[in-house]
Amino acid sequence: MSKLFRAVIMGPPGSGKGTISERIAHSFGLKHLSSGDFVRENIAAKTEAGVLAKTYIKKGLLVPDHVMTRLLLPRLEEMTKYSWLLDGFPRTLAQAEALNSACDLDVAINLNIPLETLKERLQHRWIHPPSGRVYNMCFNPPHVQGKDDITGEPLIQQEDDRPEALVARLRHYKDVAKPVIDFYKMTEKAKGILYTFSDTETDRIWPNISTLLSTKISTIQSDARCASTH
Ligand SMILES: Nc1ncnc2c1ncn2[C@@H]1O[C@H](COP(=O)(O)OP(=O)(O)OP(=O)(O)O)[C@@H](O)[C@H]1O
Ligand SMILES: Nc1nc2c(ncn2[C@@H]2O[C@H](COP(=O)(O)OP(=O)(O)O)[C@@H](O)[C@H]2O)c(=O)[nH]1
Repeated sequence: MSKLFRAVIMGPPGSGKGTISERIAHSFGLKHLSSGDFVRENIAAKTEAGVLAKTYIKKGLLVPDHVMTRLLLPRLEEMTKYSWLLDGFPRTLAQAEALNSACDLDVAINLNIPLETLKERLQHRWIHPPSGRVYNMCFNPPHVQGKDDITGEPLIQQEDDRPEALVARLRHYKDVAKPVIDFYKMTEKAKGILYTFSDTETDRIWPNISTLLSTKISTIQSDARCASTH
């Protein structure tokens, strides 16, 4: 019998959440749920939450917690049969508390990447907005310069990935993320789930995350087997 596995991945813009989430989803068969993708889908579908979210994103702001939880928690309820990895949520303490009430997490991955590395990476980040696919002109360039690999459509650079916007964005990230990290350290239900990875290269962090998840997933599954035989 296999028990479901639930994880979140946190880190500043450019820390590699999307890149690492793809690797986790591919290696461990978890569903990769991206809060940014949910927001973009809701904007495209013009749902009530999507229309509201758009007004904040346009101003370069985070979507307010009540809109974000209204958009995301029902999607998690549809996922009760699946193991998943949530990327981009929670971003604030209120979101962490809402998620904590809605489900039990097994692991919270926290990426701690130096500021200079983030600046360097985001300067070279290009995205395909309709799909959320992300490229980096040095690390994972597209097959054809400036074009999405799957659709051939043009890639763009986000305004807020530019160096001028970045410092303020990273400062803001630190302010809102600190209480989330503390929450995972202190809250009884979440004790022991937080793992922080610090490095400048995704390829050096990845083996450690992979080992952690292999160990956690096999422990959870053998606990479930023991429980089912007792
Ligand atoms: N958990 C969240 N809380 C509030 N707003 C969110 C959340 N997740 C996404 N958003 C909104 O959607 C936008 C797009 O999110 P997404 O995670 O794709 O990109 P991002 O902010 O550029 O992050 P990153 O650079 O870390 O990948 C965000 O800028 C923010 O306005
Ligand atoms: N040079 C370099 N770029 C990386 C590395 N890991 C990820 N990237 C790129 O850095 C950018 C940010 O990564 P992304 O996964 O989008 O981070 P997120 O904002 O946390 O989701 C993307 O363009 C990635 O392709 C790395 O180890 N080295």
